[in-house]
Amino acid sequence: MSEHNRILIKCRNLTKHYKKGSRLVTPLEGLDLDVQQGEFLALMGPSGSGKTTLLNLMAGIDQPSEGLLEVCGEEIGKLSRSRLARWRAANVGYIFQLYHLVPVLTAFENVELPLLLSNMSRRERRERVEHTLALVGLDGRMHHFPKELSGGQEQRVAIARALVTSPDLLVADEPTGDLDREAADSVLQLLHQLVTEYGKTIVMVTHDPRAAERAHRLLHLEKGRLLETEAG
Ligand SMILES: Nc1ncnc2c1ncn2[C@@H]1O[C@H](COP(=O)(O)OP(=O)(O)OP(=O)(O)O)[C@@H](O)[C@H]1O
Repeated sequence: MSEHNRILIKCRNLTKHYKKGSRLVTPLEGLDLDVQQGEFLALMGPSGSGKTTLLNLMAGIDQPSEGLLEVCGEEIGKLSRSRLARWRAANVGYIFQLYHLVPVLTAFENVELPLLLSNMSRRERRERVEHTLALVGLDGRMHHFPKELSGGQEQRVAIARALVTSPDLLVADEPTGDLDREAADSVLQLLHQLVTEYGKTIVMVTHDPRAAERAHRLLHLEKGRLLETEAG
């Protein structure tokens, strides 16, 4: 198999249970799925269908109750919490609906944050942050605070923060959910470019059919199960 069609995410019989009082909730049940490296995958489904649960499992934020979950060559379902945290820092960037930027830090400082844990020199960090902010089209806004930026620009800073450690996988939970149409289109175009030009793999949860259209593949979840697959 060539590098081009390497499977980056492999789920087999993936199942997640939570205890809610005396009840057992099962947001994901018996899910089988392969995601190729360089794929842009959209996940849709009604509220409570398990989309965020699946995204969090793929990103190593949560761990499955049953089944196999291999991501970026590692079986992450069985890693200890500390190894999982290290794996996540090296392999995954997370993009949130509401950006989650630190308000008292500039765009530059927000993007630099994930690098502070590495042993990179200050100069290396600066070069990396400047390069990444330029890549998302924000080289002129590096020293602005989040409140001085538009929603679309804030999301670009958040995307730069997710990208700055060079992860193979980006997961995005409703990345355009809080943006107007124009800003949403521009963020989607950027995500598409990250896949086509930089070889990133993106899994995106969305309620927006126009956002889903930009993906290569659309999956529907319903009550924790996969319904159908469509070409994008
Ligand atoms: N940590 C948790 N503890 C208990 N139950 C949980 C937990 N996380 C998720 N659930 C439950 O799992 C189900 C699926 O939740 P999930 O957030 O994955 O759905 P979703 O499809 O992303 O919904 P939405 O579109 O509203 O964000 C819900 O019933 C939720 O209450």
